[in-house]
Amino acid sequence: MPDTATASIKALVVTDDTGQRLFQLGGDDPRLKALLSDPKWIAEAVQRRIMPVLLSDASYIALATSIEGGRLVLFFDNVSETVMRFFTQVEFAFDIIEHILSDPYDAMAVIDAKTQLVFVSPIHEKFFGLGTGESLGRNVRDVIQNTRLHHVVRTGVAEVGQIQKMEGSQRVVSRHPIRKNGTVVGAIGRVMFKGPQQVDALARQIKVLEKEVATYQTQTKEAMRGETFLNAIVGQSPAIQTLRDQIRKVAPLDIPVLIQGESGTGKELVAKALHMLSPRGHGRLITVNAAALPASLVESELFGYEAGSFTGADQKGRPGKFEQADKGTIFLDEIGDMPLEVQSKLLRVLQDRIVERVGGDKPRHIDFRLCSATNRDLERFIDENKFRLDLFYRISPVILKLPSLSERLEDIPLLVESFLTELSAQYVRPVPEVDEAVFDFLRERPWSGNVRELRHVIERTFVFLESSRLVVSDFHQAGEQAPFSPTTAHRSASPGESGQAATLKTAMNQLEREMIADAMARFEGNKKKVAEFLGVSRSYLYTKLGEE
Ligand SMILES: Nc1ncnc2c1ncn2[C@@H]1O[C@H](COP(=O)(O)OP(=O)(O)OP(=O)(O)O)[C@@H](O)[C@H]1O
Repeated sequence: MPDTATASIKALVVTDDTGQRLFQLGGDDPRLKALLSDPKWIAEAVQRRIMPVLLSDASYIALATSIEGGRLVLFFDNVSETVMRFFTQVEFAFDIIEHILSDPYDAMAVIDAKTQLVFVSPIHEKFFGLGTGESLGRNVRDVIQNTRLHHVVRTGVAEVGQIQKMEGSQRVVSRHPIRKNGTVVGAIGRVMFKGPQQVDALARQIKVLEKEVATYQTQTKEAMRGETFLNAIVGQSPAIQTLRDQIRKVAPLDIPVLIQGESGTGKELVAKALHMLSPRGHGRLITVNAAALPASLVESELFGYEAGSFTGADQKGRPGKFEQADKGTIFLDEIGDMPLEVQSKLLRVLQDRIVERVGGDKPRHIDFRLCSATNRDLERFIDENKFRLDLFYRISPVILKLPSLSERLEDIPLLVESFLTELSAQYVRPVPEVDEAVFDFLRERPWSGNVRELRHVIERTFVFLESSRLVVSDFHQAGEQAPFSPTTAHRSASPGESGQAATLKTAMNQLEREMIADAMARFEGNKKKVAEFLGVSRSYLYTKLGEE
């Protein structure tokens, strides 16, 4: 028999106290008639209250009760197999039902499809200050605080083991829709009343655990975010692995870090990773190109200014770089190239952590982490009085030294693959295969511009690549020369030295073109930054770029 069957009354019989039939409706089956004329069976049915009746071709449940002067028996058919099994196998089935309905520790509320209460355990009604049966017929929302039973009737989706606040206490509840022939006809809610203190303690424990889970989730997310920035530093050479370990260790400490390395070795990538792996990762990372800071503007740039403090100043005033880096990290790039005068001003802020806007009189305390970078030999600069020793001490409690590309040639294949993947995505083209000989070719070249130059060479070659396989000749076609050719060496030699006859004008034009090309590569084509960096107007830069 299917579990979704609808039970219906099949027969009704009234007997006197001796079991003699007084009245009967339905139940013409002779086998039922035989049962109903058996006083012993009726006595047992009344005592058990619920009796299964199993016939060869049908099964029924009989509900039996004493009434004044006699007994009443109702026969239900279409009872589901589970219910039938329960009543057949459990002699005290009725007592279980009674226990479930009146359990003082595990209360129940039943609503119909119209969300009206049709049954509520006595303990539950008492809890809400109602007498037995007083809640019946009322809308569940008017009786049970924070209930969601009406919601379960609507959605047909069970909600198990949830916390519900009632009269200031938290209870564990489960809500289930009840279906008949596939249609939701009502819902039943169970509330654990046993040991409210235990439930409260459980709820408190759940809260603590929820908090812990949230903390772990955030930590994992942050660790993953941090790892993304660490992995952006491509390479598996011992030097790069050590560098990544050092970053992991140093990032969480709130101490200044000086990143030293030749141009193009990835100092900015390291600064980003340090910031993102630090507890300040949610704050801002503010980069200041210390070399490009003119002494006349340094104060307004770094410390900001108040409205109307000087001609040309912004109407509303502006926060400086330090203010912007509050709760975050300030990255002073090219710090070795900072003019001495500017160094003294910087030193004061690093000592006091207080800035005052130009034209203002309100000192502001700034909470920042300092990270600096340089490709200069600061020790030599100190000897030559180009860099202040006291500033050096302030910026360098931790020094991270980045290897040049020539010190980690084994990373070239990984770097090439990473750049090709990036470029393919950028130009929406398939990632080309790389001939092994390409790596040898690239390993034999000098890399004065380090990873930046490698990226540049790969990009130039990729742009002209026509096949799906990158081979050495593609580099020649894209203008790259064999190792140690005059063109690769020309950066370090003057035009005269390179053996070309040149006038001063052509040499200067050549130098200008190279500087622009380098800056374009360095700032990845961002013309605003390039113009700023080279100290020329954007229109001048556009003219020069147009000439090429
Ligand atoms: N280890 C590396 N993995 C992947 N890309 C790198 C790596 N090192 C450098 N790069 C890339 O090289 C270029 C230059 O890197 P970055 O600007 O960080 O160098 P830098 O040392 O700060 O140079 P500079 O001293 O000239 O400012 C960027 O495109 C950067 O993504």
